[in-house]
Amino acid sequence: MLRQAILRYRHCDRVLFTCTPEAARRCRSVLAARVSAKSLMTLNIQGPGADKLRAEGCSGACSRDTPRVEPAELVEFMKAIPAWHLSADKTVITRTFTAKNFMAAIRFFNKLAEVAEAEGHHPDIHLRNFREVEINLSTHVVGGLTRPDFAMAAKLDMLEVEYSPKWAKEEAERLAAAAGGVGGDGEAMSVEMEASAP
Ligand SMILES: C[C@H](O)[C@H](O)[C@H]1CNC2=NC(N)=NC(=O)C2=N1
Repeated sequence: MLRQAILRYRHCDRVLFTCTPEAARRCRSVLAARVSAKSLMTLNIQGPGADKLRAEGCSGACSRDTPRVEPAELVEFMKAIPAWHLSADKTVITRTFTAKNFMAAIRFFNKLAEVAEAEGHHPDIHLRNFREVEINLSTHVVGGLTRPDFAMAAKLDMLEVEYSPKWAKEEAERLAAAAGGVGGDGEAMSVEMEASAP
């Protein structure tokens, strides 16, 4: 299955290159060279199926009879949101990142709040050491994960974030490696890059 990791570095919305897994491994050094520590980057990461989850939305989701996601579905849904991690007890999904600074984190939280309020589905949000962001999603009324949690995660992954450039560079390399690993059997893999102006 074609696995797509889409890393967006905003720079005139230009795709710098797409590559095969083999080329991805070779081009990582090119990527590292292109991404100077000083450049301000936004990183939107979407896996296969993220669009479909996002289109579903969360409206009217949080009621006692909202079904929990089945284990087989969990595997598929997690592929759609590669920046998120599933808790050991499979009741929560979590995303963490380092923002550029305190106000960048607060600007992200304000964008998140608009989406959550509009959808009527609310993540737990944490900010530590003034710029380390943690977002947890679970459907409290059922005490576990439902489709709206994944829809919300896919929606939040579309929000532009002013990341710590160091953190974003490391995350981009981690994801390119992970995507390259999955596509390692020669499957075509598309990694879209748009470099961001400082
Ligand atoms: C009445 C209101 O829609 C419910 O309390 C919603 C609000 N937002 C929610 N958000 C989350 N994550 N889980 C819920 O169970 C939930 N319930």
